[in-house]
Amino acid sequence: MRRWSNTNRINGTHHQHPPSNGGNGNGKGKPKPVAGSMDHENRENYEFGKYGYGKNHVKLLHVFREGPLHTIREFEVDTHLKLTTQKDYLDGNNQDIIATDTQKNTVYVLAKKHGIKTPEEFGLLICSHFLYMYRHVEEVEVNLEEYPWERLQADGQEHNHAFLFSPNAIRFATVSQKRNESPLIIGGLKGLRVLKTTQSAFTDFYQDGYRTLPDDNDRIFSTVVTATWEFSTANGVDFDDVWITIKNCIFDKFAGPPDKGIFSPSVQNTLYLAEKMALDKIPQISRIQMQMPNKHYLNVDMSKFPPSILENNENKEVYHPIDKPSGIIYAELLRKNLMSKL
Ligand SMILES: O=c1[nH]c(=O)c2[nH]c(=O)[nH]c2[nH]1
Repeated sequence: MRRWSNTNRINGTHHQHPPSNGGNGNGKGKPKPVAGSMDHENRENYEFGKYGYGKNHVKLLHVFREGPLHTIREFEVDTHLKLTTQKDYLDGNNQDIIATDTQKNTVYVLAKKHGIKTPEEFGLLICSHFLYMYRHVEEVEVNLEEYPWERLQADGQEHNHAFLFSPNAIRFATVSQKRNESPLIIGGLKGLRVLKTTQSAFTDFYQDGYRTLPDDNDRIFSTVVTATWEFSTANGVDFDDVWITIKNCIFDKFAGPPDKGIFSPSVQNTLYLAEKMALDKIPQISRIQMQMPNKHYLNVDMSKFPPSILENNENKEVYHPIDKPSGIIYAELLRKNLMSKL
């Protein structure tokens, strides 16, 4: 998710050449080649589209130690900055560049100084740090992906300092902030793979000469859910609780109660019901988007096997998992601005 799509007029129409020392003002090192005159000709005819730079995949484990009880969070963090000037691109002048190595160091220093409570709050901290420290930073975007560690259970008891990698779903967040604007906070979940063996049908869909798929009143339903949601506020939000609540909304509308389940007439309907439940339950999110690829499991046709091979060739046991193609169903559900209708 990148928001920097607006174009940016190239500053200055004068044909300037970088100083022969390369523009960093220290006069050291070999003289850099002067850009050819063609490099600056006609540059007012062009403007930048999306641009920015940063460090990707800064790996970080944070250990919070309260006596014998330790709590961990492990992340990969991307930091991206957009500067107010473009002289780095245009002129080869590096004076304004906060090196990607410096950005990496910043992630570690902020984690050491302030700790990490949630990915969203750590992202907010990184954004405000860069905007506060450097006047020439126009926009910051931070992507965080969390490693799914869970506290180990030993003899039914939670372990003080041992953890189990449990990749049921991957949590991620994107926090971005433009100078003088409030931050945009997106929470997310991906890789949540689920399957149910009944309580799913797909019938009565559009009939024409191109349709060959028969109605199916009882099929396998499997998907790998991706969800992203936008917060309308950060005030008083328990970001961990929101993530767990949204995961549980997906479980509720996909699986239903353990004994009877919940009927799904289509992936579309299940997806919508999960999104609606999330908006109903969490007032601090303004919109939610989900993707549910339909991971097909096709019934293997056993009808051609003679009774000498198969006494009962009606098959509800053996299915063929199909990797590709897969259906893809997605939708974003937003709160309507009811006030504007009054
Ligand atoms: O739940 C479904 N939605 C569809 O749009 C679709 N299309 C299809 O072939 N199978 C399914 N299943």
